[in-house]
Formats: sequence, structure tokens, C-alpha cells
Amino acid sequence: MNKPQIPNLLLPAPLVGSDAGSFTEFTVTQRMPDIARRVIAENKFSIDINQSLEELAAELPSGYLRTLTNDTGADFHNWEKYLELYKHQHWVDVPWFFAETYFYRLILNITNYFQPGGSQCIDPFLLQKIKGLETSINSIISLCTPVEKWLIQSQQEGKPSKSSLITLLYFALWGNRVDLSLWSAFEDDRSSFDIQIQLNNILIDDSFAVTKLLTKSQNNRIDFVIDNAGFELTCDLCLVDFLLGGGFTNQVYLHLKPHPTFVSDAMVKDVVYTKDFLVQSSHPQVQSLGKRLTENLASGRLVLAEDYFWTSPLAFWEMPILLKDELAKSNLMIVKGDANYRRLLGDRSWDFTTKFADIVSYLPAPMVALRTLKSEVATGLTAEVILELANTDPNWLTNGQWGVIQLIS
Ligand SMILES: O=P(O)(O)OC[C@@]1(O)O[C@H](CO)[C@@H](O)[C@@H]1O
Repeated sequence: MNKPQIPNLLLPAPLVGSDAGSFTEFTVTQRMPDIARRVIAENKFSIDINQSLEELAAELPSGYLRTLTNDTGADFHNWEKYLELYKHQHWVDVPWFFAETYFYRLILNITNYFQPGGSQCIDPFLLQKIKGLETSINSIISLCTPVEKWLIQSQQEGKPSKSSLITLLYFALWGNRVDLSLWSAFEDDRSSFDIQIQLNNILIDDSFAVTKLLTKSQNNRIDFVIDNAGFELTCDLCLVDFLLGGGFTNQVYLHLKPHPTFVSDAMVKDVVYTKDFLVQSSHPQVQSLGKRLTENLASGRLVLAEDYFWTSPLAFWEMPILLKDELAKSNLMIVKGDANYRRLLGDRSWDFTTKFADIVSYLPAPMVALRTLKSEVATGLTAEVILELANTDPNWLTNGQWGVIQLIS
């Protein structure tokens, strides 16, 4: 593992589930057991598998991390190394991000995801991902309609439209509110929102600086670290479509998960499924988006990549050198979502006024984070804003109602 390039800052403690009364504790002791039980309810695994999933759910609040049997997964030996630090510890005592990432990897171990047999390569969260896409069709239509208009406008004017790009950045940001690890697609449709109203809920908005970065020079490549499948992925694909068609860049790489994790995190197969869903739509603008994505994939302007780093428990500053060298070719990294934001910070309890750039100084390219707050980490805020938020919305850190667009150029 290459030496992490962390700035000369004292690293605060990682978030842990034993933090009484925290959202982290609630996640490890209640949400994660519920997610394991939802896997049982939403799949047709064998009695033995369901029993083991139930045992996993039951052990989380007060039990110890179980070992990982060799399920022939490509990341098995890496996980043996990661586990060295934490084996025989309680789930609530290990760093939260490690606990969550390992929890999802254990679900695949239990369901024999990597092994030949009846449940090989079965995505335990597929039903949620499909439902999340289908229930947001009206929001997808209302987004695809203007995208085509903005594309035609940009092409007619011969210059990329910054205002349209900013609007699509906002859609990509708020698409992150729809996170199936928090809200089941069966409960409510969180994809419908009014962009103008949501403007007040953006705590840090570097969107204009992002458009300046993208229009100041001809860009060859943008690297998009994708988060959730479903409506969020559709918002991201609209942004990708506009970045490519609107003349902001020649190529976009989507960095995707190599196996199911965090319930709704997107894999290559989920991008292909979404593209096909759009192509098969009866709505003309939705269908056109699907066709443009198909053309961009065929031409190599849109590339789908996966790497086991994205499903590892490592902080972003522990990124393998090969991946780091690959990302160094990028003009801009777009990092989506709350879990990736947590990884940028090592999922540690930094003071919320710490400058984002003072922590995230190790990436090989300019980076913009698009994140709705769903966990108790934050940076770059003023003491006044923090006080006002605490007074107006006590759950501002975790309810997904607030967002940031934070650029490190
Ligand atoms: O990366 P996303 O999908 O935006 O959010 C994922 C996540 O932050 O949401 C949950 C609630 O905080 C956490 O358990 C998990 O880490």
C-alpha cells in the first residue's frame, strides 16, 4: 500500500459506532441490521443463507467482526490484509467506514456472490435499484426534456452554456438525496424536487468556478466517480451527456463499483441497464438521451471503468498508485455522494470549519465533490453557518436536505 500523502495535519479520530447517540451508532446498530433483513425479504436465497444473514444482522449491535472465508472474490486477499487491523473487535468499535464497507462485502460472502452456484452474481439490491429507477420516471422525463433543448442551443450558438451546466450540476447534486441505503424505493419518491427552492440548501456552491475551469481550456477528459444507481445515475448521465455534447470535454470516464455495495451503488451493469431503460422509453427526449449514451459508449467518448479500490475500506489518500496515475490524466474529477465524501476526509471527525483543500490535497487532478449531507462529517463551513443550521435543522448533517458543491482546483 503506497504511503498516504496526507497534509501535515493531525488526523482526528475516525467516526465509530460506539459514539453514543450519533447517527453512526444508529447506522451500525439499527440501519445496517435492517438492510441485511431487507436483503432476506427482497431475494429468494436459501434457508441457510437467510439464517446467516439474520445472524449477521443480530451480531452488529454488540457482536464481533466475523472472519471472511475465502469466497474466491478478487479482493479476498486484500480484505485479509484490511481485517488484520480490526479482527476480533466489536462492530461498533471499528471505524464506521470500515464497518459499513466490510458489512456489504460480508453480505456477498454469505450469499455466495463470487462462487459458482444458484446465487452467483445475484445483486442482493437489484430490486431496490430497479424500483428506484422506475418510480422516478416522471422526474427523469422532466430532466431529459430541457437537456435536449440545452444541447441544441449550445450547438447552435457554438459555445457551451455555463448556465445549463450549472443547472445539471444541481440536478446531479440533488439526485444524491435519493439514496436507497437510507430510504427504500418502496417508501417514497425522493426524486421530485424544485431546483430553485433547493438553491437555498446548498451550503457551499462552487458550481460557477467549475464551469470556469471547464471552459477556460479545451478539456480532454473528465473522470466521474459515480455513486448511486437509479435516479441519481440518470441525473449523472444527463450531466455526462451535456459535458460531451455541449463541448466541455472529449471523453468521460465513469468509475463504478466492481460488485454490489451500499445498497444502491452503481456497477457497470447498472449503467447498461439504465441506458437500455432510457432507450426503450416511449418518451422522445428520454429515448434520445439513451441513444446518445449508446453512441458515446460505442465511440469510446464514454468509458465505463471499475476498480476494487472503489469498494475497499481505504481513505482516498490510500489510493493505489496505478489508479492515481490514471486519474492524473483527468482535467476534472467529479466525486459523487456522501460515502465518497467521507472517504475524501478518511471518515474522520474534522472540525467542520477545516478548509476542504487543507485535507484533500493529495488528489492528482482538480476535483469537485457533489454531496448531500447524510453523515456527521463536514468541512469548509463557518461557525456562524454551523450555528444557524443547528438551530434551524437539528438533523442537517444526516437528513440529505443540505448539499455542497466543493471544488479543489
Ligand atoms: O454515498 P451515498 O449513497 O450518498 O450515501 C451513503 C451513506 O453515506 O449514506 C448512509 C447514511 O449516512 C451511510 O450509511 C452511507 O455511508
